[in-house]
Amino acid sequence: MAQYTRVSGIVGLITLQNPPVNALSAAVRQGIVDKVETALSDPKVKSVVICGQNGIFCGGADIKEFGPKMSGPPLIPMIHAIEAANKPVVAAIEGSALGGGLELALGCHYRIAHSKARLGLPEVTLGLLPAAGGSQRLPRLIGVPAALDLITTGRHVTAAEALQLGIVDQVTDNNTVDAAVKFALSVAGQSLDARRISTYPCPQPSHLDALFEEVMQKVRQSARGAMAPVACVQAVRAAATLPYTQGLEREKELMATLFTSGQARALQYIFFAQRAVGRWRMPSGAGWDTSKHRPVNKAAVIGLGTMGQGITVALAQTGLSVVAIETQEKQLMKAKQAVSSTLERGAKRRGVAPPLDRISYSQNIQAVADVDLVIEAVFEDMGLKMEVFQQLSAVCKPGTVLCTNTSALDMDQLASETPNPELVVGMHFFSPAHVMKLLEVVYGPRSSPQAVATAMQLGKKMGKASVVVGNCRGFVGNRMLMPYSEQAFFLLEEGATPELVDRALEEFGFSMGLFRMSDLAGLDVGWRVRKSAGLAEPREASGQSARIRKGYRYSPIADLICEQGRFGQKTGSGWYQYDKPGSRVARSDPWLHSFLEQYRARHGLVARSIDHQEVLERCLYAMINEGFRILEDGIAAGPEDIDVIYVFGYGWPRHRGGPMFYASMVGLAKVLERLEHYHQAHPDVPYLQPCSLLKRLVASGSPPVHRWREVIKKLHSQL
Ligand SMILES: CCCCCCC/C=C/C(=O)SCCNC(=O)CCNC(=O)[C@H](O)C(C)(C)COP(=O)(O)OP(=O)(O)OC[C@H]1O[C@@H](n2cnc3c(N)ncnc32)[C@H](O)[C@@H]1OP(=O)(O)O
Repeated sequence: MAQYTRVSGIVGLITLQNPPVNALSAAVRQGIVDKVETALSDPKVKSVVICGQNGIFCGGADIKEFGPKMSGPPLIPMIHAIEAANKPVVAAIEGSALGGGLELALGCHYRIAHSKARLGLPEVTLGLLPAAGGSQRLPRLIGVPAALDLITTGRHVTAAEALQLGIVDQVTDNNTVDAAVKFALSVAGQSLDARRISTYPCPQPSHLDALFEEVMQKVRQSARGAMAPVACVQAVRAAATLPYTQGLEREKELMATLFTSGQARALQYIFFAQRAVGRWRMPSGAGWDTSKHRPVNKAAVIGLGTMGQGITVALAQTGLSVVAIETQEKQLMKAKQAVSSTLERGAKRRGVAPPLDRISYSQNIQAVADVDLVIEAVFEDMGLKMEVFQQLSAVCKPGTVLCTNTSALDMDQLASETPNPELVVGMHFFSPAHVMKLLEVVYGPRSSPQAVATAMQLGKKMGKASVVVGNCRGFVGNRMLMPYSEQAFFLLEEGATPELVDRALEEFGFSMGLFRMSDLAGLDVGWRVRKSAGLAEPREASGQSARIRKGYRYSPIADLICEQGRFGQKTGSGWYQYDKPGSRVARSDPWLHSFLEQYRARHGLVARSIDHQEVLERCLYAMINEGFRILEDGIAAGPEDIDVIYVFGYGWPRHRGGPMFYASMVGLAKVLERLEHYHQAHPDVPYLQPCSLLKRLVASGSPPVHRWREVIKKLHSQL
């Protein structure tokens, strides 16, 4: 909807009204069309201002209304009518002007922004392009290179940058609508010939072809199979090479392909999934709407290894006071230096002062006495962690939330050793903790909703995609990694190479294949976990028995690689070889290939040819199957939680929407059929045995992903 009033006698003020972000729903578009007509036909009105209610101009087209049948007036003619108006139209931009919202503003003759406003064309992040004329108007207004940057990345710019780029005409610190009305009064009656952006010639950069070639190459490389960034470049190229109306036709064609693509659906699903996981709920029924968080102004980090350092940086960058504890003096000094230089580099990039004085370092755990929350990040050893938690319980003020960053240990066992288990939760960060967006907030049976709410609120403040999960081995992310990597090891036994597996996964869109990722993370991490689970014990190196553990098929390949001291990048070799320890360029390793041949010969295995499809089906479907088990067990509340975890923490290609969404796109019946097929071929691999939730979903007609929760709820109520 849109409201219309007349202000200062001669200015028609149109206010978009669609909380919370004034998205351009059918009703809002109809409102704009009607009110613009009212303003233009009123002889008393000499100029018009368009603004949004509640401090936000417009969050763009209403994504919830996207679908095959869309009603209401279309955006393009609506914006053209505004641009063609014979009275000046001024956009008063507060809060955000994004996507269709900015495109609407670009159709206005002038744009006034509040200094805190953010502007952008983020359609690419939703698998689309600015198809309400934005891809044609923006390059005409600010030039091709700047428009390419904004449109292909979808990044939001501040009002100051928008002014510098020429997107807005004025920035104000005061009331934006008042400033826009004043401006509208000052331009009433003036010629608008030079204010209609669609009539501008597109500035022609030198070496146009070379520029587009270079940008296209860069975009294709980073898009990892995503279509929208490529279409965005093509649309801007149309703006640079075709008259406006033809460019608009091209924009429409490109949009038509994107709009109905599975990629756009996946990206829009992830947009809403990211918001849905914030509405967390525990099995008790307590959740985001019933649990009040405790304020956290001062936090402590215990243990300053790589994780502890990253967490310290992330907390300080969020504006908290941090007490950083490390008992080893040498490590403390090393960590202090590393944290300071990371903070300095980050501050330099953002043009602000490094928040070094927010951190106090100590070797003494007594220094945490007055903090509101502690994050323990010591070595993964249950005895050591229990000792730390006991000390914390004695030192901390009452009510301090105690978090563990463990990735592999049972946080409930840890909680049971503290006098106040309700204050204990897991905060599972991903390395490097100041960079990675994912945070798993882990609750145990005794964690209080308030402790969970506090960790979630802190995660939000830190800008993390925070997901509440139950306690089990590996939580959600690492638990699903087990079948994924197990299948990859089996594929090596059967004839694949790390290069083949990685190529299949990278072509699928993963930022890194499993083996390259494992070299980066360090092979010793998984080795330690397998050893503690009693799997990676030294065995007779040949014969069937070496490949069976606890009665099931097991591949000791990764353990044998570790026994050679090959821990990945840090040691200069792992699944690949590197020029030197710490080097990042993975090269194919003849040693590894001959090791695999000898291994197969020793175990009587005959290598066969394996194609990309088998790699994807076995690795991904085994992982998805485990995802269904996680839902069945109630460890994750819904498929959205799993998908957010995989997109933000494990390099899953965003344009494929996460593993559970991907399964729904492939078709649950097909996933089930392929799992049954592989399980028949490998009956000694439990991860390939289709789980009952998957079977149940298929039996109930494979409902769309947003309806799985109903089936899960029914399943839980029957248990
Ligand atoms: C062929 C016909 C189509 C032609 C299309 C022409 C081309 C135009 C395309 C577009 O405009 S696509 C949309 C582009 N806009 C965006 O990508 C912006 C998305 N929104 C945001 O980035 C943020 O929401 C915000 C505006 C910066 C506000 O952030 P904040 O943190 O304050 O709130 P959120 O929690 O993110 O959102 C609150 C609430 O609003 C819902 N929402 C936000 N934007 C939209 C939208 N564009 N459409 C529908 N709903 C939107 C969001 O989902 C939240 O609701 P819940 O999910 O929590 O219920």
